[in-house]
Amino acid sequence: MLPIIDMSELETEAGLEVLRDVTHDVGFFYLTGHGVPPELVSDIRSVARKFFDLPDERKRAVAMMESPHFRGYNSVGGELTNGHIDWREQIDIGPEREAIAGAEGAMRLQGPNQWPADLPEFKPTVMEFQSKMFAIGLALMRKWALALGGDLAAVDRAFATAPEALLKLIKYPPRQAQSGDDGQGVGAHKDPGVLTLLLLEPGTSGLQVEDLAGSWIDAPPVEGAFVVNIGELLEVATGGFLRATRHRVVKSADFRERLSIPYFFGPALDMPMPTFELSPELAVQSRGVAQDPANLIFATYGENLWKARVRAHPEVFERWYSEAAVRSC
Ligand SMILES: O=C(O)CCC(=O)C(=O)O
Ligand SMILES: [Fe+2]
Repeated sequence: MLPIIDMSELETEAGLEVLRDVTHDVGFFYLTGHGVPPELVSDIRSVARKFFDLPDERKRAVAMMESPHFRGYNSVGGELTNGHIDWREQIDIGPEREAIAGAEGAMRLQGPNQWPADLPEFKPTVMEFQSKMFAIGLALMRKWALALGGDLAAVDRAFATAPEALLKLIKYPPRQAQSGDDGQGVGAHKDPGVLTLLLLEPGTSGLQVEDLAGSWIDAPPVEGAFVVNIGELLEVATGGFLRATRHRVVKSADFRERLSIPYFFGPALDMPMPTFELSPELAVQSRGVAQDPANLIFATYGENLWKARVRAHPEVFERWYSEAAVRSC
């Protein structure tokens, strides 16, 4: 069982030490006492369900393929992890901003969302949820700054201007072996951002987290809690002291439908992550940043996010940014 931390515990030195140790060892925990009203949690689930219940053509009207900013809907088969299909459908929503004319590289991720028509409660509910998630993300970052001797002001500066977080509403349909569903809900991966807040649905299963020994442990939903995990950039920012842990969603043979809502918290796209100067005592416990030639980690949040977006949605990249696409505009 992953540890549970209540936000109120982080008011004390002892609580900060727990946060530090848990995210050094496991990289995952359940957060309670976060202050998100239960009504908002039920509203976001309800708009997600309403969206997924729309007829296919209405969902396809906001397909990610139509967005040069990698925003919008993907039906099952529209996303790859480790080169294999993730058997889930989802809509990706970022901050609502104007696109940057002539943007290069990661700055192309900034732009408007695609909002489903005729679901008037969708946009305001999503935006309210995003702003709550942002506040929790920033509050946690400040707690890590306190727990690790980082610079609070630098953390505040990094997230003050144009932070580019990503919210996903995800539905994992029941497993259907005849359609080729091999049980990969989402393949094993580390999140490319800073930290992730994940809302699971009570009574469902599938999330697994890799422990230090390389075994997969189940992370079932805990009533009223968000799952929190470290992303690659927070591992980099702490010289590997905090751990970006691999995780995956596996559908068992009797898996039933499951809704999940991850929020990937991050700074501005062109912002290098502030680094945390660890005390010598903590620095010796650092494992260094995991090096994987198949998964390079970039210094700015935007570059790292861009890598992950292009890898997960190669057709969107092809359509908007391949040489052929660029030549034709
Ligand atoms: O759906 C889940 O439980 C996890 C999703 C996830 O890890 C991701 O989308 O990065
Ligand atoms: Fe993830």
